[in-house]
Amino acid sequence: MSWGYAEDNGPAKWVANFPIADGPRQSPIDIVPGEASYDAGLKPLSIKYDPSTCLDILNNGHSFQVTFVDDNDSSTLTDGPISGTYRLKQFHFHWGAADDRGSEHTVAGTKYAAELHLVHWNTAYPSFGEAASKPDGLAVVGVFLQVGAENASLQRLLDAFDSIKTKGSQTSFANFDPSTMLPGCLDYWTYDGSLTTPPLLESVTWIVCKEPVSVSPEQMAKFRSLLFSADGEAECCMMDNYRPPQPLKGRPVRASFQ
Ligand SMILES: COc1ccc(/C(C)=C/C(=O)O)cc1
Ligand SMILES: [Zn+2]
Repeated sequence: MSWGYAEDNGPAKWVANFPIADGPRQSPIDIVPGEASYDAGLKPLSIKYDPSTCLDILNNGHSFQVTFVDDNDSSTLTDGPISGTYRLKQFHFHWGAADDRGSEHTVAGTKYAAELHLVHWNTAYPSFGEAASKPDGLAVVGVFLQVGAENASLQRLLDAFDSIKTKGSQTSFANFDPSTMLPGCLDYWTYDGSLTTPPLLESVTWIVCKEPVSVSPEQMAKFRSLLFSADGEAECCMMDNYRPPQPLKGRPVRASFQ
């Protein structure tokens, strides 16, 4: 039985095959703004994406993911809390079965309807796979989605869903600029954490944007029309594919803003 988000293979069960699930720097966390410390030394994020590096969109059975060509520095994240250059590898989302839940990080207990993760890897290492096992190997930018107005930038992703309805389906996806999904203000919280799905590697510098972006209820319904299940299997709607907050274990959370 492989891992998932159901009663019998969900987040509470992952520790059996991935003991790091109980490790010292697990993600996500509940971010408590009043307990975050403003760090004037934190730089603004520098995010430069080249839409021509966009490759394909796929349903991996846990989420849908858009993958990028990462053999050069066309799409990068620099500055912010990190040093060096991190290349965009992929982005994906987590969302709920209803609009009152779905994000992985929470803010003083507040759950958003969904959360976007833009996954980058440190070019100090030869590849994404190598970087994924290093304590400073990955940097993930998290953006909350709050139900409200329709988000035009997301619509192109949603329009591709008919081609990636079932687990393992994939289709080419070109010329998409992920920066169109970022909030206007790039104030952020940052802390040392992990992947939020198995293998739960403790290699992520998390950069969580304070400002959410909007998503309409109809667009959220479209997210939930994807399937966890493969073609020919009993249909299981892809929803509630989020890990709940994990113990902070003494980690500092810094804010780039006052
Ligand atoms: C080395 O295999 C990996 C599998 C998944 C991931 C990610 C990027 C997980 C997540 O988004 O939580 C990384 C590496
Ligand atoms: Zn994620």
